[in-house]
Amino acid sequence: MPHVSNRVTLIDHPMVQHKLAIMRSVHTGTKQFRELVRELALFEGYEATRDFPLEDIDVETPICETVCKRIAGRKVAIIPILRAGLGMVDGMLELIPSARVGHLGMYRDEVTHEPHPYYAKFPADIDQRICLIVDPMLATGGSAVDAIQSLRAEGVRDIRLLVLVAAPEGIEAVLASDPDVRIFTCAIDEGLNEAAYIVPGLGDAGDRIFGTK
Ligand SMILES: O=P(O)(O)OC[C@H]1O[C@H](OP(=O)(O)OP(=O)(O)O)[C@H](O)[C@@H]1O
Ligand SMILES: O=c1cc[nH]c(=O)[nH]1
Ligand SMILES: [Mg+2]
Repeated sequence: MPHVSNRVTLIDHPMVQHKLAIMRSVHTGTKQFRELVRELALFEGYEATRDFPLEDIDVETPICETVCKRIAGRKVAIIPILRAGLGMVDGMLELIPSARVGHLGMYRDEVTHEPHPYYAKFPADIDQRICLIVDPMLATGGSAVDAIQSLRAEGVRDIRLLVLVAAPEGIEAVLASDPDVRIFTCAIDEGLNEAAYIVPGLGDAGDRIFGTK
């Protein structure tokens, strides 16, 4: 798995690239787009949890007693940035069924491209949890930076940002805003257009997931 840097991981598995190509197509409809967001979130979650520590556990198989491994007590919170991040939650919960879910409502001003937070609700013990922020798109980075700052203000130490498509501008902004956050992405695109949409991107992820345009 290519590490673009020690804080940026590009998940370029063939299955991921194949599914992402279908998502990018303007001819892909809402139902299939939503299914692909869920599937890619699961794959991405798999890579973003690769370093979780293990501990020994005794297991009795039908044949004998043996020692196996289990995740060593990591508590996780999945933090979708509304709306589009909601599309990644089910895939993440398939992977980590015991995870808690915190919500961050935010929309981008169409003219200034600044994020406008409108809702936040976190698990009570959020500061004890590894927080996996999920949002399909990292464009200017404004929304992700705001989300990371909200979690730092709650005392969260381990924050990982999981996006499907990232612009180089957004990656730079996130890395510059926080010394520790790690980014996982399935693609690093060329850049942003004048409306701050990712090029080539996949359009407005929220509208495509929920069929609102
Ligand atoms: O990196 P940025 O420049 O901040 O842009 C990315 C943000 O924009 C989109 O949300 P949008 O504002 O369209 O809201 P929505 O999910 O409700 O559609 C996207 O899902 C990210 O949250
Ligand atoms: O390309 C983009 C940029 C921001 N938000 C999206 O949904 N897509
Ligand atoms: Mg949107």
